[in-house]
Amino acid sequence: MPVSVAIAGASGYAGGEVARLVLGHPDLELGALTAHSNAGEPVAAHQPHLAAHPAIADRTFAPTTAAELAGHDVVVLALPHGASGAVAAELEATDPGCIVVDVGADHRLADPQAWRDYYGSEHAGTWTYGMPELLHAGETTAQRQRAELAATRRIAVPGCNVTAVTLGLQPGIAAGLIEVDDVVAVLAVGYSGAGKAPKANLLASEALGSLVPYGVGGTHRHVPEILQNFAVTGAAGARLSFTPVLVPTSRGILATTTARVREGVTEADLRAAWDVYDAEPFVHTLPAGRWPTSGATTGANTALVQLALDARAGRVVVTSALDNLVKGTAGAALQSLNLALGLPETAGLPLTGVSP
Ligand SMILES: NC(=O)C1=CN([C@@H]2O[C@H](COP(=O)(O)OP(=O)(O)OC[C@H]3O[C@@H](n4cnc5c(N)ncnc54)[C@H](OP(=O)(O)O)[C@@H]3O)[C@@H](O)[C@H]2O)C=CC1
Ligand SMILES: CC(=O)N[C@@H](CCC(=O)OP(=O)(O)O)C(=O)O
Repeated sequence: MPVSVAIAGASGYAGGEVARLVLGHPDLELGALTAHSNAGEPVAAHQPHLAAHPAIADRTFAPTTAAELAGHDVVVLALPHGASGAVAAELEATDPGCIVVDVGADHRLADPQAWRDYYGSEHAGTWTYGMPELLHAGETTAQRQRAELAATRRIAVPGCNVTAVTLGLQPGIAAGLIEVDDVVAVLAVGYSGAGKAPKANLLASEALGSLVPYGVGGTHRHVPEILQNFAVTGAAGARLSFTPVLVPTSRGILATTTARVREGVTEADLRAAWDVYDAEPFVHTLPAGRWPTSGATTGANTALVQLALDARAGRVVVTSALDNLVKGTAGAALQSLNLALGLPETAGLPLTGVSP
């Protein structure tokens, strides 16, 4: 029997990408597709890239209510920040047995004060973090997070920028090769990360020819989430300067993260640490001399990583690239869901992308 998956927020970018991956997954089938202002509208009108699929062709969006979402094996919440908590609580009351995967931020942070500081509302709770590759302190391969995901029914999928920076730097933290009191991350990010809803800094006429910084000065809400991940890997009390820059592309993130290396650390030491990803199906440290591009990940559930020792600066420079809607959201959601369902972790997930 296929596993039924309902998607709340299926009219959005993240929900649409979850739907695309569910349609290509051998063990899953699409259940309810819900929306907010577009409830009652044809799915094909809002997700035209899915319209040719027979499971989509004649469907309309249902309203996002617990009654519509209950009765499925899995519910994926792809809602704006702050909207998941109430729906999740209603589901807990009406259908406690289903697996719920939240691709929004509501259940990611463990510290309620950090949530209030950065999101300005009440904390909804903390769920199992949906990053299978997250290294826990003392680990040489990522097993603990996988074990936690295999035992859970509630998954909080990481932020896309968070995934890029965490996967980029964590091998150096795990191996004890870097200082974490001065980590600097600058990210080039595509527009789809901001969702479909219109925003003042996202007017196409102004943005298409321009590079636009935002969330500058330590204000971006991904800062506490990245620091939380660094702490899991063994670096409590890290300091991070984080600056995203919108670039005129639809999908993709290229993060450049640098940190001071400890005295005597060589490039060979660093490369050996980043070989931790040899064991990973979706995260790859590229051969020396080849640098990741966001385009090489488009449509794939991959994250590509490369590093160099800047000996004059005494810093490691790590670049990491991913597709914000795949490894940064929907792919991570299904990878974590595969673990929770006891399916092969890689089932239904694209290893190859599209190019150019
Ligand atoms: N885009 C990305 O790359 C990533 C997104 N995420 C997260 O995924 C979630 C969805 O983002 P994204 O798809 O980009 O956003 P979109 O704006 O594209 O989609 C938002 C979805 O939520 C619905 N919605 C809007 N307002 C409400 C509300 N008040 N109550 C219930 N539903 C509502 C919309 O319905 P309708 O259109 O019918 O109004 C739509 O289906 C967010 O939490 C985002 O942070 C996480 C990682 C990456
Ligand atoms: C371009 C853009 O605005 N990108 C978003 C990334 C969205 C994301 O990762 O999702 P969460 O909001 O669920 O954390 C941002 O930087 O806030």
